[in-house]
Amino acid sequence: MTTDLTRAAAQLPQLAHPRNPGMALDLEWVAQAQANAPAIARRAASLPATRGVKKDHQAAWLCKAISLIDLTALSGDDTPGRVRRLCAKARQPVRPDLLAALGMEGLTTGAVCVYHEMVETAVRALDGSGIPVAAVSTGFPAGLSPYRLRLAEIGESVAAGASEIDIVISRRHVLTGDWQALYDEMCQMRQAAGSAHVKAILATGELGSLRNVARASLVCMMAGADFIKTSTGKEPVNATLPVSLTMIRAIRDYQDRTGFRIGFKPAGGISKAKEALVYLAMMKEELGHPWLQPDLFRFGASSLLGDIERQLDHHVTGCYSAANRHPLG
Ligand SMILES: O=C[C@H](O)COP(=O)(O)O
Repeated sequence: MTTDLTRAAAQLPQLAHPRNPGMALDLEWVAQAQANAPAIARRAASLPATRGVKKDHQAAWLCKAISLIDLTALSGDDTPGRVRRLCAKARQPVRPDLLAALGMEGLTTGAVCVYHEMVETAVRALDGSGIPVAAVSTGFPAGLSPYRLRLAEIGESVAAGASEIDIVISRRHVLTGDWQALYDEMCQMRQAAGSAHVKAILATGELGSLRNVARASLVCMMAGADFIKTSTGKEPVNATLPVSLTMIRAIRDYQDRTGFRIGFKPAGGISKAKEALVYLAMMKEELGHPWLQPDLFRFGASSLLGDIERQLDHHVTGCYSAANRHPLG
């Protein structure tokens, strides 16, 4: 990557863009959507090998990655205390002396992502920081609770202070090709969220094929999704590069035809700094600079921050610290 890209990486401002209003379901467009799996696999395989950045450039890109993390706690044993510690980490993601050495004081994560029950605790803990709270909703992770309860859950999370709602789609609508049902569900979920932004979790590891991923991505965008997200983190296979390429090419297609920009959130299993760098290079090359800002790109990750902090520690001090010195992220 060039110095020019590294300068872009160090910038933190959010870009404003009009919210996706959605459109009528276009079944012809959905039917045309394909995914050339061998070509996607070749492109995915070429990304890690060719996109290395080193030294200061790498540190700048890693700071950029931190600003794009939805710092996540989604465990059955989450407690208010753990969520408060997570929020403290979101406010101060890296040791102050390291941030000072990097000239990155004030850096925070993109958001904190929790279950509904923890929204109020997170909102209180982040008060004044400007860091949004995202709630996973609609019967996360399977999305199989009664439909009216799933819609009500969105409203409850918004009322509790969540400004972003990560909904799970009904995988069966994709697996049975019932695009109308998926579209209607997504429209109603978007409506239930009101002004809160909606990330549609496709749970791609359960959709059977990349073609289904491409089609489900399009339908969710047509129905007004603000972001499309790969996974809950609970499927057997979560974020992968081929699935991500399929989704971001659907995003490009949607922008070409409608003019609206949709965000992308790979989530689940992204835990290493070097993986984050590959994702950022992919976003830059496939969609361009606007998708390196938190309004259009997030990592859904519970342990990525710890590895990034460790790499930054090494960059500044020359020594690797033990992973257990970077808990909660
Ligand atoms: O949405 C976020 C994911 O659940 C996080 O998954 P992870 O714990 O594998 O990083």
